[in-house]
Amino acid sequence: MQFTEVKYRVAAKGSPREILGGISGSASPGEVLALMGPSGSGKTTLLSILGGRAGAGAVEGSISYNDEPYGKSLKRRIGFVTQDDVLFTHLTVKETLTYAALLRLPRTMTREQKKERAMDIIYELGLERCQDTMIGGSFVRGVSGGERKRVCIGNEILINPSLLFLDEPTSGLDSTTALRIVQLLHDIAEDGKTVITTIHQPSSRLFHKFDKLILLGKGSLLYFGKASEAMPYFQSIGCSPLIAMNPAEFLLDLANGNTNDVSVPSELDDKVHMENYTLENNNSKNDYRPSAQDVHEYLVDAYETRVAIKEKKKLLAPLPISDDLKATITSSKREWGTSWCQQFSILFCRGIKERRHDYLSWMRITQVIATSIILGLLWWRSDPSTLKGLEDQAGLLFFIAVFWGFFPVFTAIFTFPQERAMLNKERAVDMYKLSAYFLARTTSDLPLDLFLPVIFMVIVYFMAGLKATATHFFLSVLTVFLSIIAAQGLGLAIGASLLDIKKATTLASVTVMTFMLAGGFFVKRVPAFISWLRYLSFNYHTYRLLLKVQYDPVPEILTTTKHMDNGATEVAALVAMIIGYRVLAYLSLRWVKPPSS
Ligand SMILES: Nc1ncnc2c1ncn2[C@@H]1O[C@H](COP(=O)(O)OP(=O)(O)OP(=O)(O)O)[C@@H](O)[C@H]1O
Repeated sequence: MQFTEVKYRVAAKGSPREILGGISGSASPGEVLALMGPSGSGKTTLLSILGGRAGAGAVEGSISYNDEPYGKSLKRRIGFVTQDDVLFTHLTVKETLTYAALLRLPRTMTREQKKERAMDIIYELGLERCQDTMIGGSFVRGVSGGERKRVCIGNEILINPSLLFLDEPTSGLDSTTALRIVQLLHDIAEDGKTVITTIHQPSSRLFHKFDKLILLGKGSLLYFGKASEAMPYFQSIGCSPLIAMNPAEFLLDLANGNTNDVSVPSELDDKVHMENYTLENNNSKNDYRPSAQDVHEYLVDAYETRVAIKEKKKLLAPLPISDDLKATITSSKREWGTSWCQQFSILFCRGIKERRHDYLSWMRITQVIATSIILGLLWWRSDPSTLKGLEDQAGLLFFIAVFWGFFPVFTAIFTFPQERAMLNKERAVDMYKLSAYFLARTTSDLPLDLFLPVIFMVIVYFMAGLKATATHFFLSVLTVFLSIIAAQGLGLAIGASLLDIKKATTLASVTVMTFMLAGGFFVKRVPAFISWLRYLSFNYHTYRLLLKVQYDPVPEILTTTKHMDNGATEVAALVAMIIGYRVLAYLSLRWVKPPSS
């Protein structure tokens, strides 16, 4: 790939700010290109632009991949490992790579071949010992940092990408693990791939593994060329270390404008006046160092005048490319790895595996069992034959309607905000259709969501002495199920439209409280101007259905003045909510842009 004069500007507080000022370079198949520079020099920005993931700023310059511009199908041939790559916490290493293989590898491969490819990657990356360990996260112990990085790389090399981009794959790792990862990148490149990686502070052993190097300083190019020729180049412009130094450390010092233990050229000495020097330690002339800004300007000038023009000429000469490759790269057709149904079933299984730990955690089970036992004891063998007993029992039915209207909203609300990063990442490489993800994600929770209410209902129903026939019990459970699915829809819609957990919980609390108050238990004779509110409340419809199941006809004292027929209106209202909220959630997910984090 080649890129010339890449510039990037963002609007900061109204005025444009230049992040990258004309960067040129290239990397060919078989090469590892390292992007180095101090923190904030623009490495990640450049990598993102080259990987087709530029942010909201304006990009100028030309970027070509084997002489062709970035195209849709190229997206599938690029692997991109970000700095804080997202992985599912509760999946094992093997599950993570297998699901990625099933979703990303082409349709021409069978399911078995895809699974084999995932296993090959596990062995290639030396992950066989931890293949059954959970990935883990902040609250769950899992694989080590180095293993996690290798899983992220594995996720991308699965698809055999022509171009692999990595943002700081070695940060936070010890030098041996870092070397292992860079050696791996080297091996991947030797297979005919182009690898471009940002790197923070490589050891000297690591530095020598790179074929090409781009050194950035404050968004400007200080060096582009072979990594092995970087030191001779800086020597040729009068900058060389005065003591034995790791070349990477020397280059970063220079890019930072720090010239301690570095000889500076006479041009820089002459150019800089005494007032531009910063005083260090004592007053002798030898202890004055050029300012960081002067060093930066000198290095940018030196590169521009001595190397840039020559290099740009080389870059602008097009590389030969076969017609077949050209056709693949320029084709704008989207290619999905699997059919819609397969995407749905893979995502469904992945969803269940990832979430079963949350749903079936002892904390949740204890919470539900404890609540149901307390309710059972409070309403122990309740008797609706007296007016007081009837009102008491209706209170229990209302509590059930509220409890199972409240709980699912607050679990579903986190679904999309939490998975936003993963969804963005996977959708960026066309792993699946949004509709397949949405349907799988919203249905994979159901079996788990409906498991706890059954336990709850069994305990409460029989302890409280509600109508003890199979039909009454099953109709009550069915009503609770409808309420849960409707409430879940509301949670999904709020989460998907706000994509921010704090805002979503605030809105959900207000909505759920309003629905609860409008539920027909506290105020039965609701003023006409506000009575429409209760028709939107799933608590209202659930409560009325539960009353209908227990007492037929429902005594007027328990319900509103509205005549209650066979319950079809309430069922229809709940079904309309189930569908309506989900459609709203889907549309929000499709159209709402995530807030910048
Ligand atoms: N969208 C943006 N809006 C405002 N500033 C931005 C934007 N994107 C990048 N920057 C700024 O551009 C500079 C370069 O950022 P970048 O993340 O590319 O640096 P980096 O070299 O990768 O740093 P590090 O090594 O610390 O990750 C930073 O000062 C950053 O704040």
